[in-house]
Amino acid sequence: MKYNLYPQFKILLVDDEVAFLRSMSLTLERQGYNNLMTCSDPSLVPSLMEKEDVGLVLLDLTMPRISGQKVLSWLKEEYPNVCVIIISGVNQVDSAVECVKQGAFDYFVKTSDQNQILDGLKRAIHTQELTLENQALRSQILSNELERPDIFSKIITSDQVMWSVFRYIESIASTRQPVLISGESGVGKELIANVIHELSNCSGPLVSVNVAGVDDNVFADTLFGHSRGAFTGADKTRLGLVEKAANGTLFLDEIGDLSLASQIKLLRLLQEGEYYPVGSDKPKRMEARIVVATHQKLEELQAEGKFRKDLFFRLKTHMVNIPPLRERLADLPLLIDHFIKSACEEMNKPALTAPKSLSVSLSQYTFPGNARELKALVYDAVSQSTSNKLNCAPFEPLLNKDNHLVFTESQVQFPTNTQLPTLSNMADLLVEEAMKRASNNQSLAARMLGISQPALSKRLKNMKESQHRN
Ligand SMILES: Nc1ncnc2c1ncn2[C@@H]1O[C@H](COP(=O)(O)OP(=O)(O)OP(=O)(O)O)[C@@H](O)[C@H]1O
Repeated sequence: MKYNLYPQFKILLVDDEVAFLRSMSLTLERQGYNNLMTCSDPSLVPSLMEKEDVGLVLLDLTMPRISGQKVLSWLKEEYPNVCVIIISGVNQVDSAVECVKQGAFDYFVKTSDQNQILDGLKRAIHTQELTLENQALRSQILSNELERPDIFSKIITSDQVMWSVFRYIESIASTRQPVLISGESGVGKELIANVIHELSNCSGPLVSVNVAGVDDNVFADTLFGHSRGAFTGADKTRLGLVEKAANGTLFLDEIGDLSLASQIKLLRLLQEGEYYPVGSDKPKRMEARIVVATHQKLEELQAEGKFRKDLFFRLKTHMVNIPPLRERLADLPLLIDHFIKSACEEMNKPALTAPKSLSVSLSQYTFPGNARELKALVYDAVSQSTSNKLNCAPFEPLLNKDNHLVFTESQVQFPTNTQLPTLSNMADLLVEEAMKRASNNQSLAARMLGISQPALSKRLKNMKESQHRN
C-alpha cells in the first residue's frame, strides 16, 4: 500500500549534530509528519532546496564553517516563501531574535522540551498550509477552470456558485485539515465528500458513517474501536473506523446531531490527532482526514447551546455550503435529463425525453428535498412511462391545473399585528423574487409569475423608472 506523505511539502532539518537530527525525525514521524529530509552539512542546503519541494526548514544556528544565520539570509533571499524555524543554543537568544527580525518564523532553544519545538513546528506547518492554500485559491479563482474536471463529472451543475465551490475544494485538496460541508438535505453533500476524498489522492479508503442519534458510548466504540475485555461481551479487539480510514478519509454525516459528549471526543481527536480505543491506555495516531456534513445550521445550534463553539471553530476553517436546488434553477433541466438517462439505464428502458415545459413548470416548486427529491420523482416518472415520452403524472401533485405551484396558507403568512403591504409593493417584491430565482431570465420569471414576458419586461421598466424618481 502506498504510504501517504505528510505534509504536502518537505520539512528539511539542518543540523551538524546527527543525534539531534535522528531524535527530532523520530519525534516528528511519531506525530505523523513523515515528509522529512535531514542534512548535517549546511553547504548542501542549496542543492537540496533546488531538488526538493521544501516548505519548512528547521535550522540550527551553530554549525561549523557556515552559520545558521548565513543559511537563513540565503534562504530568505532565494526562497522567501519557505518557513524557517531557528534552533539556537542557550546563550544565543540575541542572535535568534535577530533571525526572527530577518524573517524566521520562530526560534527555540535546543535544550527546550521537544514538545515545545513540536508545537512550534505544528503552528508553522499549519501557517504554511494556509499560505499554500491561499495561493492555490487565488490562482483557481483567476483561472476560472478546474484542474481535474473528471473528478467532478458525477455532480451535474452549470451553477456559478457550485463551480466556485468546486474550485475551492480543489485548492484545499491536499491539506489534512477537516472539511465541513453544509447544505439542505439532498443537495449532494455526500457527492462532495466523495470528490474531496478522490482529489486528496490518498491511498486509503473513504469510510462513511452517519452519526445522527448515535449514543456517546457507541460513538466512541464505532470511531475508536475497543480492546479485548474492554467491557462485558468485548471478546475480541475491534478496529475503529478512524483506523479503517487510515491514509484515507473518514466522512461523518449529520454532525449537527452529535451529542455534546461525543462532540468533546471529536474535538480532542481533531486537536491532538490521537485517540484511545475503548479500554486501552495506549494512544493511537489518526492517519485519516476528517470530512463532516450537516443539513443543520451549526451557527444556530451553537447559539442554542447544542453545538460546541470550539468544535465549530475548528471545523469551519474549511467550510463549503451547497446551495439548495431552488437557488440554482438552471440546473433543473440538466438534472432532469441526467436522472432520466440513469433511470432508463438502470431499468433497462429505451431512451425517454421529457417535455421542455417540465423544467419551467418545476422551477416554481421549492424542492425541500432538493436533488434527491427530484431524482425520486424522475425515477417514478420513468418507471411509469410506456412510450418514448416521459409520463409526467408524478409531478402533477406539485402543480395546479395551470401548471403553477399550489400555494398553501402556511407558505404565505401575514402577521396580524402588522400593516398589510400594498398590492403594488407586493407585486414588486414578487417580481424581484422571480427574477432572482430565474437568474434574471425574463421568460422563466414570467412563467413563474403567470404573466407574459412582454408584460414582465414592461413591469421591470416601470419599477426601474420609479426607483430612479425616488
Ligand atoms: N448535482 C448533482 N448531480 C447528480 N446527482 C446529484 C446531484 N446532487 C445530488 N444528487 C443525487 O441526489 C441524491 C442525494 O445526494 P446526497 O446523498 O449526496 O445528498 P446529501 O446532501 O448528502 O443528503 P443528506 O443531507 O440527506 O445526507 C444522490 O442520489 C445523489 O447522487
